Amino acid sequence: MTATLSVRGLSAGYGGVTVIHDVDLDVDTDAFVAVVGVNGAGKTTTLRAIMGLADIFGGTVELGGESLVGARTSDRVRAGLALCPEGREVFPSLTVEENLLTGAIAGDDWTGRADALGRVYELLPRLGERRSQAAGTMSGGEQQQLALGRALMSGTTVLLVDEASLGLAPVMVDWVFEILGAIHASGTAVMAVEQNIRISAVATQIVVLEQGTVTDRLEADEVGSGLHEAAKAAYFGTGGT
Ligand SMILES: Nc1ncnc2c1ncn2[C@@H]1O[C@H](COP(=O)(O)OP(=O)(O)OP(=O)(O)O)[C@@H](O)[C@H]1O
Repeated sequence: MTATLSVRGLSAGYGGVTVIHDVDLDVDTDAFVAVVGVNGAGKTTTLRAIMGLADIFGGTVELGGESLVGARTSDRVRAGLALCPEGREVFPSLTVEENLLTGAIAGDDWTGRADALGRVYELLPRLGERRSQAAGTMSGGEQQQLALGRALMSGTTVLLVDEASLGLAPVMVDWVFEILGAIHASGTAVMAVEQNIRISAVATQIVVLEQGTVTDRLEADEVGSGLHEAAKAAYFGTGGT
């Protein structure tokens, strides 16, 4: 299977400080890769580095065989990457539809924007029902769905998701993970960083990140008890005991 997003030897951080070291990651066109790790493992920094939002100290990022080294974040979005950030960052006083439109590519004509809205509403019908509601009046789970929809407005081929489960009640976590599964099933490759092990229900591959380094990888057919060992290791640094 072709790796649509290919990361090799990526080292990145902030200022002069390296946070992630020599990270290799592949996201195939039909993959849902979950990157699991504890607080501070470097999950957010990995996503930010792929988007060109952290300082890059070495390594390469390719999308569809094209190098993104040195590319601006806006060009990475045009190429097909999009980031759904930690904490959702919706605009509370704007409506659902206005929030979604902020995710469209600047300069796209109205037809392009309307098409993108139509695709998002088809995939995430709750957003269509609430299109005129102020985003700040929605539940946390609904706001997470909105943040995901906004990230899909730019013709996204690989969706990067930062801790979609953060701050949600367990029932909402499962709902949001089901939405991620639906996005993946619709043909968008997904790479989601998570602390919540329940992402295993929808992911096809698990990558464990510890102290800025990839320490384990599991394919979907190894998921099950193997996943839980890896997840435990990521949580507790115990090697799965
Ligand atoms: N803007 C920044 N400037 C300096 N250091 C940062 C910055 N953002 C993160 N760091 C540091 O980088 C390290 C990794 O942080 P990162 O947010 O990537 O981890 P994480 O795995 O996403 O953690 P969390 O689950 O808490 O979000 C931490 O030591 C953090 O303090």
